[in-house]
Amino acid sequence: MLRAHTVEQVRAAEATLLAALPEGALMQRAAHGLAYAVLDLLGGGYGRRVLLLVGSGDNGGDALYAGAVLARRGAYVEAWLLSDRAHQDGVAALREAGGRVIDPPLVEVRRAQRGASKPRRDFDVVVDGIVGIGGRPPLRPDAAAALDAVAGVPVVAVDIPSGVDVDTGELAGSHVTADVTVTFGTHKVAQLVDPAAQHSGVVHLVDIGLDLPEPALEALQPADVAALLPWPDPQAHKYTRGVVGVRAGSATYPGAALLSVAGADCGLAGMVRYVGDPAVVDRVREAHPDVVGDGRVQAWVVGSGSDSGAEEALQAALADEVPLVVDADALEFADLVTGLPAVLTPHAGELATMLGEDRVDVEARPLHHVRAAADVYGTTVLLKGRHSLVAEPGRPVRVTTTGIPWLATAGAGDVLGGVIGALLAAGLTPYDAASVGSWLHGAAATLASRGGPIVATDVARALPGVIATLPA
Ligand SMILES: NC(=O)C1=CN([C@@H]2O[C@H](COP(=O)(O)OP(=O)(O)OC[C@H]3O[C@@H](n4cnc5c(N)ncnc54)[C@H](OP(=O)(O)O)[C@@H]3O)[C@@H](O)[C@H]2O)[C@@H](O)CC1
Ligand SMILES: Nc1ncnc2c1ncn2[C@@H]1O[C@H](COP(=O)(O)OP(=O)(O)O)[C@@H](O)[C@H]1O
Ligand SMILES: [K+]
Repeated sequence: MLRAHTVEQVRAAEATLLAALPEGALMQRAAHGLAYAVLDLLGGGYGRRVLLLVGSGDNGGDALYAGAVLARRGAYVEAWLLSDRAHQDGVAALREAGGRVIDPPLVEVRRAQRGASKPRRDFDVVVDGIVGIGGRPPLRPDAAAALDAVAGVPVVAVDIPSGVDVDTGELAGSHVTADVTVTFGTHKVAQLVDPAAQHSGVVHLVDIGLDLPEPALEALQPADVAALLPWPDPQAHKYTRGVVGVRAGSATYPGAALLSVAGADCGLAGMVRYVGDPAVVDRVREAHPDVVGDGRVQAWVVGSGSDSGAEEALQAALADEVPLVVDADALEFADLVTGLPAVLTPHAGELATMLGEDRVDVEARPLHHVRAAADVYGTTVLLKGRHSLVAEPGRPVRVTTTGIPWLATAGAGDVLGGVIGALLAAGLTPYDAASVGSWLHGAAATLASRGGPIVATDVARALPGVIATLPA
């Protein structure tokens, strides 16, 4: 499991460790991890040109000590101190290793001489040590101006891209966009949650020995998915594996029925039932001969393309008192499932309507809003997007890191609802079904795409292939 903790949790764990270690040991661990990540990116140290942007806190200290390691490896290292209170021992260590602290910074002087809006690539890499977990967004104007001066140079962020809100992933003005983020002890929320996650680049975790509590956020990895997946046991028959029912689609939107069923029929449940408009039933049976009609189920999927029949479909499903996936048109009636075992699957626009918020605000603060929705409805909420979020009261939010932009295609959400329904029917909790389903759905998109475009049916077809690649 990949885990992310809050600043408060990191600070508490750090305090315990600091008390047990010699002074400076923790920063040395961080700085060496950072230096080796930079060496890895640059393919070595000798002859490379490194600019450190150094703020007033320990984040700048990490950058300075890493700069000293790089200077000893033969790199030209220059520090741009953005505060007159930069880490003094770090500055001394950099100087001793042959690094330079220049005021005003050379890069600024050259830029002024050229009068150019496009700075020359004087450096191979910028190390962003402006602020770490002690920063408050947005970046101050002097820090923002320093970033402008080095625009175009690859950036390695120290711990966090400076200027993003560490615990929420929200943006509030000027911030760093990193190519690589080297983080310490644990992941931070902003590295996984959008919009900030889009500015973290590749995230490299350096273990510094922190002992941490239950995280604020977690991301399933292939081994976690494999452990949660309902592998059929040798004595299984179709009913022991669970039956999923789909009440989706309508005469107006028959495709939604086909796609929901395609997701549900990925093989994770023992049987799929479909209930709907008779003309749609015929089309579903033609495409999926294994799908049967109404009867007992262990979970229902309701709402994709249900149109004006959504409330009736939801009421009918509720009568069976089994876990539900509530999607699309049925989300309007989500208050009917308050406190029940269910997965609500809105995208940002649908969640905005449910909460009476603005879509733009939901996109700017997805973590805040998905948590709010889970509290309001007292159940599991999956907010779909680039990095989908699964929230349930009292549990870490799970973030999906599989998937590709090609997955933003009509009907992909219908397939997802079906997959989650199959997992519910197989006995997973709503929380696990939503997060495992979302992970598989993203991975199936990647597998189907091979770099090119896909449509929703491709995602459904690729699901068994993804499952086959999971570690046993
Ligand atoms: N925790 C751990 O386990 C370990 C932590 N380590 C490292 O320590 C880092 C945390 O260091 P930290 O606490 O000194 O805070 P940090 O983020 O460097 O600076 C905060 C200072 O910046 C300023 N400032 C604030 N907002 C600003 C803005 N918008 N724009 C510009 N400046 C702004 C403000 O100071 P001011 O200028 O207002 O006096 C504030 O006090 C952590 O991220 C990691 O890298 C590792 O070494 C070892 C293990
Ligand atoms: N930029 C993106 N990158 C990766 N996945 C995305 C992106 N945008 C949307 N998705 C995924 O695509 C699916 C779209 O679902 P949805 O919005 O319900 O569409 P539809 O209603 O057409 O089925 C969701 O699973 C969502 O997480
Ligand atoms: K930083």
